[in-house]
Amino acid sequence: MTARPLPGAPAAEALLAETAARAARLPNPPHLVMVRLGEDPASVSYVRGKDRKAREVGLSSTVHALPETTSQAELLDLIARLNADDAVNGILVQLPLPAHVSEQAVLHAIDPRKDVDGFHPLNVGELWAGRPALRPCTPAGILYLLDHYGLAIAGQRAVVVGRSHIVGRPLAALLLERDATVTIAHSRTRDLGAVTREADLLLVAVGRAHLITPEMVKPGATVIDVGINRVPGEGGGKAHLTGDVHPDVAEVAGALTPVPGGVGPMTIAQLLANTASAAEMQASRLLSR
Ligand SMILES: Nc1nc(=O)c2c([nH]1)NC[C@@H]1CN(c3ccc(C(=O)N[C@@H](CCC(=O)O)C(=O)O)cc3)C=[N+]21
Repeated sequence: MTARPLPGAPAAEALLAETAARAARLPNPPHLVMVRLGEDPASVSYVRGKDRKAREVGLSSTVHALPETTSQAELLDLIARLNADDAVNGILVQLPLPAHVSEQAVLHAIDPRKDVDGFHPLNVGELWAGRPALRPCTPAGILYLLDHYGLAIAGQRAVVVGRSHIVGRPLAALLLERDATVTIAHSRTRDLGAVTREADLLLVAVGRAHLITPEMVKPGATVIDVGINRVPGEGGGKAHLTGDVHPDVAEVAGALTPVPGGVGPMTIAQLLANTASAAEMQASRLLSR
């Protein structure tokens, strides 16, 4: 048996097309502003990818590429100006930040209505309360992908491996909202394999290459691999990306997302969908004030 592949591109294209249609209905194109500090190659490449896709779907996009040495006060000052600017609908500060800047201070400073990452504590609280709010991009993109491929969520036993604030925890909240029976496993879980083998829907966001091996997976399960691990090329060869799920899991799983080309494209598409949502909410608020 070999698992049904779940490529991100077709699902991302569908979400991008919906987003383009929503953007075209607004009086102005939704405007996303991204801020990054320093020149970490992965951050440079992710922000460039998001900027390019934003333009493709008819959004406006502005990138502030600031020096690594930018102080926290300067960054907070920029955020305050973006918060106050009605021509800015969405704000994303690329993570990770340099050690001299508090992630927490930055995430608290972003206007929750412009928080297209869904990382502000107000949006985190609304998510866990089951109320509408801007939702974190990777988790929301994963739910879109599952729906796109007609995979059931309600009533399923879902096991999320990983408890990060950007993926594991919000993913568990979204699955719960969709009536899955949710378990969160993590580095301290005893007999991880026994827990993951219970899953109809196994979602792995740990950041350890090939952590999940075939004997840890229930035959026929749907497996979502959120890992993006850079593996150095052998003998100085080219580095490549690999997931948290061992490739042999394809022999056991019913369906499996590839890495790259699985969850990554969904994250970007959902970011742009969130920017459209933020712009829609702000447009209706401006009308009523
Ligand atoms: N404020 C903030 N928001 C984020 O959403 C955020 C962030 N900071 N910091 C870093 C992580 C990571 N992230 C990815 C987005 C797309 C791909 C993606 O498109 N990946 C491609 C491959 C990309 C490659 O070749 O490196 C794929 O999986 O097919 C990956 C990772 C967003 N993040």
